Amino acid sequence: MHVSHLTLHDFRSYASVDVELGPGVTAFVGRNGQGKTNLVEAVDYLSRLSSHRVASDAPLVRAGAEKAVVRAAVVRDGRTAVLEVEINPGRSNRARVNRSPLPRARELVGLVRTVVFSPEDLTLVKGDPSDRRRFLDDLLVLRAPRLAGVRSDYDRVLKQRNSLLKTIGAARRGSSSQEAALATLAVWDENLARTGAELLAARLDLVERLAPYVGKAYETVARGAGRDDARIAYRPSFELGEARDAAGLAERLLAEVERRRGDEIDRGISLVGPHRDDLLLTLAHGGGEQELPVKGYASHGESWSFALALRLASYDLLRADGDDPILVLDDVFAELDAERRAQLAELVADAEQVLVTAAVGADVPEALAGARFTVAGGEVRRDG
Ligand SMILES: Nc1ncnc2c1ncn2[C@@H]1O[C@H](COP(=O)(O)OP(=O)(O)OP(=O)(O)O)[C@@H](O)[C@H]1O
Repeated sequence: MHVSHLTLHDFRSYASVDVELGPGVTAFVGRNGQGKTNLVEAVDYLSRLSSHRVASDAPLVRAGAEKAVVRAAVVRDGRTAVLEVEINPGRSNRARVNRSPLPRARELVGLVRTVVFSPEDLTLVKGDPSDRRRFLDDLLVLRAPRLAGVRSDYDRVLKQRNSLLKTIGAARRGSSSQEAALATLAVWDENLARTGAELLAARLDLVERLAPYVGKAYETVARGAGRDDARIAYRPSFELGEARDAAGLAERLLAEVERRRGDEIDRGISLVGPHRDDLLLTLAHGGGEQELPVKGYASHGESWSFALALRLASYDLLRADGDDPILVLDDVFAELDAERRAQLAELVADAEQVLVTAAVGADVPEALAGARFTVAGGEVRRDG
């Protein structure tokens, strides 16, 4: 798939901008702070309804404006659809496809798929477990958009359950209000187990599918590495036993929640479930004899290679699903040495569409020659 036309209104620094795009490589080049990333961030937002740079929508709307609009014509298998999202911070976003409103903006997710490489990717390796959970869940939802509903149901259940746990902890022991809250808690335990198990089953399946691609991608980007050196493993917050399907996992999760009830009430938070899990990243050394976690042990270069490998693996997996996602390389070349630059360029050069941003045109490897735009002073002009 590729975006053939992008229009922004009051998105980030742009009051209004229109850009014609084609398949192949397009590079946006310009000095720092001119709005290059804002353009590719808009395409990524359409894909996931969230940004790779900020957690909330407010910064996406131009300062002083009330709402932002991102519209893109997306060509897939020769057919064009016009996707549009109106970003209304603090209120519901609205989405349209070919001018027809969707019942919920969420239904837009997955209609355009992006894989973004950016300097922020280092947080996948060095950041908190929440960064890695977000990585998994974003990929899950791109592959199976219905899981966006499961993900938001789980977040809602978790919030309600945590507030109930706090109420129970604050109530007088044995009081009628505490008894009533405990009875309600049983309902939220079931909800947590049901939605949590569905999310967990999907993550376990994803990690199993992604793992071979991570090994292969790491071998390609890291000098001298072997195919099995980079490994990923899902680390759940409780003992799964033999369970792998949603029903079996729900049973296990419910049993664990009941076992930890006292702790949860004391601390006023839910202590087990997919919100406490992590994706463990390890590197094998010395021909596989020693395996060390990447976080806290790997060098800066190894960490970068692992982050790149996670993104490349996502790209390969989405491609194996039969759909060529749009690749976004946001400011990554300045971070990489010449050899890694060339390797990355070679790996992505045959993607249907690659959008690149760079402050210095010379940083874009020759293998990625294509259309070039200069971004300056709020304008996006095609060179040549
Ligand atoms: N909501 C907003 N309203 C107005 N301006 C904004 C908003 N959000 C960001 N900007 C401006 O957009 C500019 C940053 O744009 P962008 O991140 O696209 O830069 P860039 O060209 O990619 O730069 P670099 O090469 O440094 O990464 C900054 O000047 C910032 O102040």
